[in-house]
Amino acid sequence: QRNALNAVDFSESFGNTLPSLSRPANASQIFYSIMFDAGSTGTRIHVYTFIQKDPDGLPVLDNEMFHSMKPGLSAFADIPEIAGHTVRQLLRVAKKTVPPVEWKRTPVLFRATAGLRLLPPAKAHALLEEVQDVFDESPFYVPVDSVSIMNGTNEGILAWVTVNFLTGRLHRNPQRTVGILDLGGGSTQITFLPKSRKTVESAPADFMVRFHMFSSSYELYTHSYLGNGIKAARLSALGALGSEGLEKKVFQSSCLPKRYTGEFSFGGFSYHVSGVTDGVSGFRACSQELLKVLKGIIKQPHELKDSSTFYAFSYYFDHAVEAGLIDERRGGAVKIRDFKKRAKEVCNRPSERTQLNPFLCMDLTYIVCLLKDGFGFKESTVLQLTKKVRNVETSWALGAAIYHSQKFRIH
Ligand SMILES: O=c1ccn([C@@H]2O[C@H](COP(=O)(O)OP(=O)(O)O)[C@@H](O)[C@H]2O)c(=O)[nH]1
Repeated sequence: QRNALNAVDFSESFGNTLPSLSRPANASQIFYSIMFDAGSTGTRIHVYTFIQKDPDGLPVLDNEMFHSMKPGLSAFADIPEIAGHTVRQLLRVAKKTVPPVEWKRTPVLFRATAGLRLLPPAKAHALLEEVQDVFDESPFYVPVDSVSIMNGTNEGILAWVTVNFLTGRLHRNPQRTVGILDLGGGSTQITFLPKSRKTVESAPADFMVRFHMFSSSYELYTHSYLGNGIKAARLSALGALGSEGLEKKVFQSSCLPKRYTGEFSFGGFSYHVSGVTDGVSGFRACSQELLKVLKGIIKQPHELKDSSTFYAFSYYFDHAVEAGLIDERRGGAVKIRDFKKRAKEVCNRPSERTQLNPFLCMDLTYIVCLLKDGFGFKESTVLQLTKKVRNVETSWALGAAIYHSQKFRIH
């Protein structure tokens, strides 16, 4: 049975009312866009400089200024003023980058992801209001619905737009586009353009979206799994999910070194954690623990068993660097088998690496289980691990700015 396709409504994310801009012809080519990414582990600002050569075509990205602050805003759920302070600090980057004469027509947007999705709605709302106040006081253009929580579908699609834009694939044959794998702290996204009819037909209805951009239409498979980001998975594995960092309780996992005791903080709570002193540890025990976390949650798209190209970033990248699989500056191609081999080494033979990061065994094993047993990739699948493409951060933020620029037309 054929799925009904969902058309993505980006007005939820970007608002509809935009000022009509009238600008002198020769000055009409450069425009700026400010995008805040409020993730569960940090808040980031991206200030993009675009050049619009062809009024109906894709803008050219000239420059990105990027800055980030930790922890994520959900850590301030009970003190929203600090969230406002964080955003105010980051806005300084925008003031330094965008020429004052452009401030009034440069849009400033804020999108929150898993961190705020996981908060009780009233607490998330209070944080958003605080950010809205800071924006309203700012000299920039604040569109309607400038501050909001983005839904997971848009998060996945916009990261796909970013990677395909940066690698020059957006204006070519859609069949040549690449898929993306994004692993955040709270959620994880998979997005790709299916090549096989079977993938489309067997996908859950809300995983298939039709999406229009720059006079092309794309039919994408996308989903964001909330609670399956790498930090949230740590909590599940430890059995600490839903608890608020109880004072005395120690949460244990066979993925941690046997004699390790320490603390783990996420989403504004701290947890006492330890290895299982008199129990089993190592890759086998750890993967069994993590498979329970994934069981029955992750859907397997039909065509992943064939070879297709996927770019993986965020925590996939960070942990591959930490594990010594890739060079931080260059990134590189890594097979899922390589992740598995290194996970086994780290888990079964504790070394200096595990002393530096006691969670490395858990994190690498989670990546292997998520990719192989979760999504159903083959061990021979090669992932392109990237942090930046052409010196620009790989994240949904650029896709969001590009999408928005379509509405923010310069006449
Ligand atoms: O422009 C960006 C945005 C995010 N990240 C990385 O993405 C991961 C963060 O995920 P986040 O906290 O946003 O997760 P979420 O809350 O969306 O699950 C971390 O590895 C960040 O370093 C990055 O490298 N550049």
